[in-house]
Order: sequence, then C-alpha cells, then structure tokens
Amino acid sequence: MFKGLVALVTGGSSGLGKATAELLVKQGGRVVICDLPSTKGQNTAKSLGENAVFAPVDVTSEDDVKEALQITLDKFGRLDALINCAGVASASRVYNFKKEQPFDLNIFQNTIQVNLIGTFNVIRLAVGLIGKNAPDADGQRGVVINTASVAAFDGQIGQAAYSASKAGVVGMTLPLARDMAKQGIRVVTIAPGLFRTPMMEQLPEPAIKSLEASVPFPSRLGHPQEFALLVQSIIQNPMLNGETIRLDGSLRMQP
Ligand SMILES: NC(=O)C1=CN([C@@H]2O[C@H](COP(=O)(O)OP(=O)(O)OC[C@H]3O[C@@H](n4cnc5c(N)ncnc54)[C@H](O)[C@@H]3O)[C@@H](O)[C@H]2O)C=CC1
Ligand SMILES: C[C@]12CC(=O)[C@H]3[C@@H](CCC4=CC(=O)CC[C@@]43C)[C@@H]1CC[C@@H]2C(=O)C=O
Repeated sequence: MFKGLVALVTGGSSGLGKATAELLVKQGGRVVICDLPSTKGQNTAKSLGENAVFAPVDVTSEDDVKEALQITLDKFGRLDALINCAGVASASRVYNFKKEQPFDLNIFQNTIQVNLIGTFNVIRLAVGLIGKNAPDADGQRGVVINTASVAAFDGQIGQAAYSASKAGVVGMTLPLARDMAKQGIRVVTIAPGLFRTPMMEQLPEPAIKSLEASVPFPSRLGHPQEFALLVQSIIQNPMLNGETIRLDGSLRMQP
C-alpha cells in the first residue's frame, strides 16, 4: 500500500507514534523514528528491520531536526509524510489557593515549547524536503499530520497549559495548509480522545477505568493502532486538508 513512501514520525518510540511507525512499515513504507535519545527508539527501529531508522531528536532543537532530515535523505533519499506525535502532558491548576502558590511558569513554558513550538519547528524544517518531491497526478507532494487532543476543545481542570498547547496545534492547521497549498503539501491534525499509551498509563488503573466509563462508545481507551489507522487513511485521501479530526468515541471531557 505504501511502497516507496518515506515518513518521519516524531515521538515514534512510544504510544501513538510507535503504533504509526509499525503500521507504515507493515504497509510497505519506510520510517524515520525521531525521539529523545533517552528513549528506546533504537530498539523500536531495529525491531522493524531495514525499513526503519532511529534519529535521536528533541523536537524543540533546530540542529537535531536538521540532523534527522539528513539521516532521512542519506538512508531513504526523500520524505513524503511527516507525522508529529511527540508530546508531553502536564496537570496543574492556575493557582493553589491553599498553598498560595501560582502555576509554575516553567511547566507552562515547557508544555508549549514541546507540544506547540516543537511541532511547528519540525514542520517548518521538514516541508522544505517534502517540497522537493515531484508532484503526483493530483499535484500532491506530501502530507503533514499533527497530533492535538480533545483537550484543545474541552480542556479539564488543571489542563490550561496542555489545552493551550494543543489548541495552538489546531489553530495553525488551516493556515499551514493554506501556506503550502500551492506546493501540494496537505496538513491535517488528529485530536485523539483517550488512548492506552505510556502517557496515559501514568494514571492509576481506577482513574483509567473511570475515564473509560466516560467514553460513550466504544466505552474504553482507544488502541494506538486505531490512531495509526487514521494516519493511514489521511495519507491515502487527498481531499483531507486543513482540518482537525476528532478520534474520540464521541467523548466530551467533563470539567
Ligand atoms: N494517549 C492519549 O490518550 C492522548 C495523547 N495525545 C497526544 O498524542 C501524542 C502521543 O502521545 P502518547 O503516545 O500517548 O504518549 P507517549 O508518552 O507514549 O509518547 C510521546 C513520545 O513523545 C516523546 N517526546 C516527548 N518530548 C519530546 C521532545 N522534546 N522531542 C522528541 N520527542 C519527545 C516521548 O519521548 C515519547 O516517546 C502526544 O502529543 C499527546 O499529547 C493526545 C490525546 C490523547
Ligand atoms: C493529557 C491527558 C489528560 C491528563 O491530563 C492526564 C494525561 C495522562 C497523564 C496525567 C497524569 C495525571 O496525574 C494528571 C492528568 C494527566 C496529565 C492524559 C493523557 C491523555 C489525556 C488527553 O490528552 C486527553 O485529551
């Protein structure tokens, strides 16, 4: 299905990014797994064979991303799809009235830095390479897929930083698609609900159970493979552009 396709997946050594890398390789694609050097990205790439390579990357670093793009060129010679999955979660109320303590600004800044600025950083550097592709019959050169969250729309208590970072990703989706329409590069964002990944598994099982119960149907956490299936579908469907798609079992998060 994806023979010849080269994808770069940030956050590719864990959770949603890992499942995406696995599916793309299974469907015949080649994948550059970008993640922090401290992760098991090297092992993930090894387990996928010669059609995957690991590039140690902090998405907030220009140098790291440029190095990853060089690895992409050296190993696979082109780039067709960028899938941004790298992200961090944070939870804190704006002010702790008992302790008279305001939100730690470093946490707010780091959440925005990784989730929003990191996503933009990779896009701005990677699309230069995607733009070098010859257009297909439809004029398409490639696609960028971002990961936001339903928290961009219904942020819960304690999610001011996380929701703001994800709302930023949603907000830049249409202007980015417009910026690159002439080059035939699409931009689509996925806003997942609740998925069973290491990020979610920080929560105690009873909290996970209660989150599952809040999802109308299917009343469970999503499987990372279901996120990967939507990535596959977005890559295949050239009419999807400039849009954010909720993938959430009709969940609307409560306060
Ligand atoms: N799991 C869920 O229910 C949901 C997840 N999301 C979003 O989906 C994306 C993927 O999350 P999960 O797979 O669940 O989490 P995860 O924690 O399993 O994976 C996130 C990956 O991002 C990497 N990462 C973090 N900071 C990075 C940086 N500065 N540079 C490069 N890589 C970095 C981590 O090392 C990790 O491998 C995130 O953006 C998250 O906010 C959104 C909604 C729901
Ligand atoms: C971000 C999200 C909802 C949360 O706030 C939690 C996070 C998993 C890790 C967490 C542990 C905590 O102790 C506090 C809450 C939270 C930060 C969840 C992962 C996905 C959830 C999300 O994005 C929903 O849209």
